[in-house]
Amino acid sequence: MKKLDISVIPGDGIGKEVVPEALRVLDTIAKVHGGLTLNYTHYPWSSEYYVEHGKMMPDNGLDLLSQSDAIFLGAVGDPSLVKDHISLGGLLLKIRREFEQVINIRPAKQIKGIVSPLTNPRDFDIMIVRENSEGEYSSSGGRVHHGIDEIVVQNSIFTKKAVSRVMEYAFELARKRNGHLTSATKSNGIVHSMPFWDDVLAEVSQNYKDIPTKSEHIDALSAFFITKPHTLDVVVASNLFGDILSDIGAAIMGSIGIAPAGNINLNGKYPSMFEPVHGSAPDIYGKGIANPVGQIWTAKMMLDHFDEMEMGTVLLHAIEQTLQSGIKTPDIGGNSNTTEVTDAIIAKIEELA
Ligand SMILES: NC(=O)C1=CN([C@@H]2O[C@H](COP(=O)(O)OP(=O)(O)OC[C@H]3O[C@@H](n4cnc5c(N)ncnc54)[C@H](O)[C@@H]3O)[C@@H](O)[C@H]2O)C=CC1
Ligand SMILES: CC(=O)C(=O)O
Ligand SMILES: [K+]
Ligand SMILES: [Mn+2]
Repeated sequence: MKKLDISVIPGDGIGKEVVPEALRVLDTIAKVHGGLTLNYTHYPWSSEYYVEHGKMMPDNGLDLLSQSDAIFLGAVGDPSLVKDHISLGGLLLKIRREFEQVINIRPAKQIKGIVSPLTNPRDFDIMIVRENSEGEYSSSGGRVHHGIDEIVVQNSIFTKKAVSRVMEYAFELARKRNGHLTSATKSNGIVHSMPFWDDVLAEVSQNYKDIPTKSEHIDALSAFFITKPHTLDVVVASNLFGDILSDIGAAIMGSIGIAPAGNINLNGKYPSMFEPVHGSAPDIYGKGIANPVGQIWTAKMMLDHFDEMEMGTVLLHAIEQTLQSGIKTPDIGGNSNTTEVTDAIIAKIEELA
């Protein structure tokens, strides 16, 4: 019997709606698998927790999480209660950084049953590999003086170690997919860090001469995600560029509500964290119509991470067949609610397994 201890953090907004649904799906997977036990430990850390305790998680929060095999998170952020840089900084980004989850992988590919907003999407299948520990999302900087004299400095941090690491990961993935690599740059405008990024790419690519590689400026690349996504395969990007590209990737799939992601720790010292690309969606929270597919597909990524590929495949088929049967939430043109979609996916898993 394989046993996995999962820390569960629904977080804010629709995270609280889609995480319990995805756990029902995971329970079904464990049941049909027969040799897999999933133990959940639930943590209520969120913006509401902050209002009560003055912090996003307790002081020993990271210690508690470090005891699990993986973290399954919904979304963080409720700007009506706590400013976003405090809430995300004190929980989501803290975990990514402290647990050295240095890579963020975010697939964007056509799945059956969802119509892309593109007129001619072709059969795109992109994997965004985002640097997840530094870059533009750094706490280096500050604000001094007040009023008209106020000065703000926000530093981007790019280290040889992290940049070469994310590129190696992306090259390895491209090799595994028999694909090619596109690097997102902006060396025509950001004159220190991005030429450095390009230099590291050139250096690392020496070890991957079999992988076709090119570099595109982020502005043009953003357009290519819309005009010719089928020409892209693995895309390696800095923290900010990868964040933006992955929302575009989600949009061309059909909705940000279906896109999954994994924050991967490579050195085995800490657990990896799985969470969908989307945020807490305050505009639809409480209506019961959040698309659960992003969180459920994220569960598949977590199963894949633990080499439960077969179960992951069953799960993706169940998602696709459910959507193809027309059971979907309003963001992708349906009129089912969160629970109805999840129920249908669960029934499909039981049928397929
Ligand atoms: N990783 C995380 O936890 C993230 C957290 N956030 C936080 O979430 C809050 C809201 O941010 P936004 O910029 O509005 O981004 P968002 O991703 O929460 O929402 C953007 C749009 O997509 C829709 N949407 C998102 N997920 C959906 C789903 N599962 N089903 C149907 N529709 C869905 C929303 O209704 C909204 O119209 C903020 O506090 C923000 O900082 C934002 C992005 C990522
Ligand atoms: C914070 C955010 O938007 C993301 O990680 O996707
Ligand atoms: K999220
Ligand atoms: Mn984002």
